[in-house]
Amino acid sequence: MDAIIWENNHLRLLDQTKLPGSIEYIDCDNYRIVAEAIKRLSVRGAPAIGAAAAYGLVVGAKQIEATNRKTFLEKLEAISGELGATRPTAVNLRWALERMMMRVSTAPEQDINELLGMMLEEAHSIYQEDVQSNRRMGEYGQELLGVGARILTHCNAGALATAGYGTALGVIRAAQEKGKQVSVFADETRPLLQGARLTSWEMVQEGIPVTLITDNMAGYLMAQKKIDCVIVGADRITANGDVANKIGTYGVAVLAKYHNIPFYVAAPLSTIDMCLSAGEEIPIEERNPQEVTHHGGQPMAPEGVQVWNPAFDVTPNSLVTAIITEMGVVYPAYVENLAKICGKNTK
Ligand SMILES: CSC[C@@H](O)[C@@H](O)C(=O)COP(=O)(O)O
Repeated sequence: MDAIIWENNHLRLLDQTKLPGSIEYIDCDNYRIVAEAIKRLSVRGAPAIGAAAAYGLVVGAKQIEATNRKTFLEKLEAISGELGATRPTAVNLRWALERMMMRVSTAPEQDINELLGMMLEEAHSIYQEDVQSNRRMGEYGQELLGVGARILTHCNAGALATAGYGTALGVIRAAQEKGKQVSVFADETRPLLQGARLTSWEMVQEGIPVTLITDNMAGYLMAQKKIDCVIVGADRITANGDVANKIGTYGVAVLAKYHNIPFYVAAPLSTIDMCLSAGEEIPIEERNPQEVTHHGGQPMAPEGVQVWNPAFDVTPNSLVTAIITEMGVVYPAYVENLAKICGKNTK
């Protein structure tokens, strides 16, 4: 199931808030619809947000009324700013928008139609390269998994969270394609249930054995020796290997360390932010309290209760066994080893 579709010069985004109940696409003929879809998590997952924003910028560019290149670029910069402000933690959003703006602003062409064509080409490249990166991550990552491996994952780092195939779930898919007969435990991932709604849905579709658990069951599951490794995705990885990912990931990493279970992070280079040296510098998105107090429109907590709802947490590098990228598997020491694969000035 494609989360992002560009066809007939038109952008459609799968509304992931409706899954698994129904499959509905959002028609995006205005960049503000794309911005809203990112904000409300209709499209979500770091690489998918990046690719959707790249196409969103193309949609916005088509809306611009400008007769010269200078005005066009000024208006485009403002649209990029709006799209970029939708979610603060996943660095792929900024990465994709900066790449799009760089391509168009450094091109010598004066004709706006030519610039539009160039932008669409770049958005397609971002999309296609992400699928290829996920495939390569899958190849490298599956080597870490033995036959019959039982894998715990958190949130959704699958095809839905990317341009296709997935990061953490891509590794699992690749192992399955090699005939390794792996199985998955999916944390439900409160409050928005990406694990229950999306990961278990993707695995069921794929025919990969999956068992859904609530988040508070992971420790007992590990104590029962039913998990061989943990694999999660990432929203941003800093130069020292600290990992921001869906809230609850840090707790899973601590549990894995205690139980001597490898904790792997699968993420493309577009998720690695070499501008930040450590996890405490990552902006962590705080979301609407209603996501915690309500479910399916029904209250689950007393009215007026105080709520804290950070969407992500940071797992320190000391808990990360390895980071699986499209360039290979990176082990500690992360400062040196990430710099080697990213170069100092990736972003
Ligand atoms: C390949 S996606 C990795 C992460 O982006 C994923 O686990 C996650 O945290 C997504 O959060 P979300 O808030 O659903 O966008």
